[in-house]
Formats: sequence, structure tokens, C-alpha cells
Amino acid sequence: MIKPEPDLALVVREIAEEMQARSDRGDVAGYIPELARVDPNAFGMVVIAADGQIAAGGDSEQPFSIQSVSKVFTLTLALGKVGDRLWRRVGREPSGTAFNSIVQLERENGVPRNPFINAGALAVTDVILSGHQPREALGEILRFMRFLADDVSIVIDEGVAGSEQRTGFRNAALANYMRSFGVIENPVDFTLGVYFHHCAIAMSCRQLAMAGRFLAHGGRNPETGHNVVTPERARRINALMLTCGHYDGSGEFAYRVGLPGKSGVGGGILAVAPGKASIAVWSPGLDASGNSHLGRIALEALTRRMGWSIFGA
Ligand SMILES: NC(=O)CC[C@H](N)C(=O)O
Repeated sequence: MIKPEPDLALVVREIAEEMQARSDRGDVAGYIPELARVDPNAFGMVVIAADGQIAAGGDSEQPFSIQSVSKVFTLTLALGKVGDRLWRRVGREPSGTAFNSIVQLERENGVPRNPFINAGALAVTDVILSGHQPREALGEILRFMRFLADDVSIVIDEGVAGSEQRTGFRNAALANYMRSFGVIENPVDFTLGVYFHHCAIAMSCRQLAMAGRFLAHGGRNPETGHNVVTPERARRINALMLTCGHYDGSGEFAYRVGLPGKSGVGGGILAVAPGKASIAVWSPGLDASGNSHLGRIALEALTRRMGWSIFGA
């Protein structure tokens, strides 16, 4: 007997209700003052299926700080700008260290392990910035997000950006250290400014799931028909998300969820079920690796109930 496809809308609503009822929520990111004030009880989830069906649950329309989820999109832009030359400045291996770790950089001559840890994302941002003023580079990133999500209302939360600019001493240390090796080429303050601002882009789960659609469908947005990247590039970005998208929790995420995913300390996760769906989830409480605690649990429930893990049922 063939098992019927589970009802996606129902599954997402059920998961949202289950998550909202849980008391284990993790801890909100305390090191960025503006994020420390976010309500830990928020939870939202949006799944956009291949046919365009949108299944939503919880606080799916509430904008949150996408933080490191932005690194998927800056990586896409930087690859579009310099292609494989990007890999001279950043590696493609999981780090096995915290997202803001400093020790590995010294051992590896200022070349960050991958584009998703902070050091790697700073190097990627620096590539986008080269040849531009910070304002122009930021405009390019924001325009790209609006284009992908098909939504001009997406903005940068200046309060969050300013908050990080005042307190991001560790990122400043990473950037200065890389500058000493020539891995960062622009004035460090410029690169940091663009980085803090793209991390401070605010989006809802629906907007984020929209923006991720090209990754689920071989580089092409099935709705607009826009080819954003080649199928090969989409596949490779997904591979990096699977192996590096959750820092030192990437193995656990692959083990439990089985999808390429990218987290941010705002509590958002973008996950990609190739050929099937683009998924965004948000719950501000984090686990010890700095990834959304309930976000991961919700995604695990989704892939189990839908049979969507890339490794099989
Ligand atoms: N993991 C994250 O989301 C970190 C991003 C944050 N803006 C930082 O640089 O610390």
C-alpha cells in the first residue's frame, strides 16, 4: 500500500503549536544588546513547496534579525562577482569551532575555514565591498534580498546594526587579524560596517523562505522563472550549508534534520529540501553552539513527518 503524502499545511501548523507549548527554549543571544531584548517565546515557521504552496505556523509574519543567515546570500553574491577566485581567501571545510573563534585563524595564516563562520563571512563581505563604497555594497546586498524575496519592504534594523557596531570587538579583532595577512583588503571599519549591517537585515519567516527558493530548485526561482545561479552553484552552496551552516553543531544538524541549513544568532534558520521546499523557522532561544534550539527541533519534526531528509526516510 502506498502511504498518502502528509498534509503539509497541517504538519506545519501542528509543529508550530507543539513548539509554542514547550518550555525548553534555549537562551537568546546576550552578547548583542538589541537581540538580548527579543521575546524568547516567539516561534514561527514557513514552508514554501515546489508548487508555490505556502504553509505557515506561529509568528510567521514577524520580522526578526536574520544575522548569519545573511551569509548564504553574501556568499552567493561574492561567487557571482569573483567566481572560484573566492576560494583563495576562504576555505570550504567545517570548522569544528565556535562561530566567532579566533585561534584557528592564526594556525591557518589568516584564511578562514569556511564562508559561514564570522571570519569567513567577513572575508566574503570584503570581496563584495571591493571597488565600492560601503553604502553601495550594502545597497547591493539589500537589493538582492528584496529581489529574491520579491518584496521591497525588507529593511535593515539600524538599532541592531548600531548595537553590534558598538560591541563587536571580537569581530573587529578577527577582521584586523585577517587584514594583517591581506585576506581583507578594504579599511577594516568599512568591511565591519557592511558586515554588521547585512547581519541586521530584518525578515519574516515568509520572506526568508521566499528568498531561499532558488537554492531548493537548482538555482532557479520556480515562481518568477529567474535563474539566480547555475544548478552547479546551487548544489555547492547547499553542500556548504550542510557541512558548515551550523558551526560546531553542523554534524548534529545533519544527523537530526538531514537538510542543508544556515542558522543565525537571531534564532532564524533557513533550510533547503532540494526539489521539494524552502523552509524558514524562527525561535530566538539558542543552544550551546549558537543555533536556534526549537528551530532545530521543529525542522527535525518536519523532515521526519514529511520524509524530506536528503538521506532518505
Ligand atoms: N552566528 C551569528 O549569527 C553571528 C552573527 C553576528 N552578527 C556576529 O557577528 O557575531
